[in-house]
Amino acid sequence: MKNTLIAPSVLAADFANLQRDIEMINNSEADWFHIDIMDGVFVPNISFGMPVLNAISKHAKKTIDVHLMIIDPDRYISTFKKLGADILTVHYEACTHLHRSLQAIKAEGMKAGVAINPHTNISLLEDTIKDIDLVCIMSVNPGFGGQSFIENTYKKVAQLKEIITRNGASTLIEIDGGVTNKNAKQLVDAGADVLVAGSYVFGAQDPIATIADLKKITQ
Ligand SMILES: O=C(CO)[C@@H](O)[C@H](O)COP(=O)(O)O
Ligand SMILES: [Co+2]
Repeated sequence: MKNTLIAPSVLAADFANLQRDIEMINNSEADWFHIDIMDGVFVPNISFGMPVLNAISKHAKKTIDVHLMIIDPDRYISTFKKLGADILTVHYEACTHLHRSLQAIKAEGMKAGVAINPHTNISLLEDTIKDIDLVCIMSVNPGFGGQSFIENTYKKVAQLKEIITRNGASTLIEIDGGVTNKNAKQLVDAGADVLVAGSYVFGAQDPIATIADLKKITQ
């Protein structure tokens, strides 16, 4: 049986009731907190920054998975460690020296992730795959929650799985954007290990039951 990890995206939480929504994730079958940091430059939106992550970290009792949608992320690697990040993911498209960025993240004692945009060919990760703990395949264009899932993602997951296996790497495959009960099983069958879900979880009548259902259908 596969233990697919579920990572609710806090971007879709009610920020006026953030502590309540964090406790909901703590009390659910979710495995990770997914935290989207946007700078208004790499993506056309600004989410939240350091003070909010600091507040989340004080209450979160599970792995904190930080997805940086910012240019020049090397500037903030040690800051995100101090703010409680366990996994720090940078965008392939935002890193001039990706290998150096990965080394810097690991030197801080965090797991190193690379997110990849829908238009970027997955084969570009071939030369760094053994240094990457997690690849976050964007199944929407980054910047906003609540977008529709891009169907080409299934093919990308299978291609990445093949690259990981051929290189003897232990990289996890995470899918981010438009994940629901309609595509979760097919994504896991293609090779996904972690599913991020924002609006599907927080927009549900019963988020705890929705997380449990995602967990159940992906085992
Ligand atoms: O990184 C991002 C968006 O840029 C995601 O993590 C979203 O927050 C996922 O939200 P849904 O598509 O599940 O609503
Ligand atoms: Co994200």
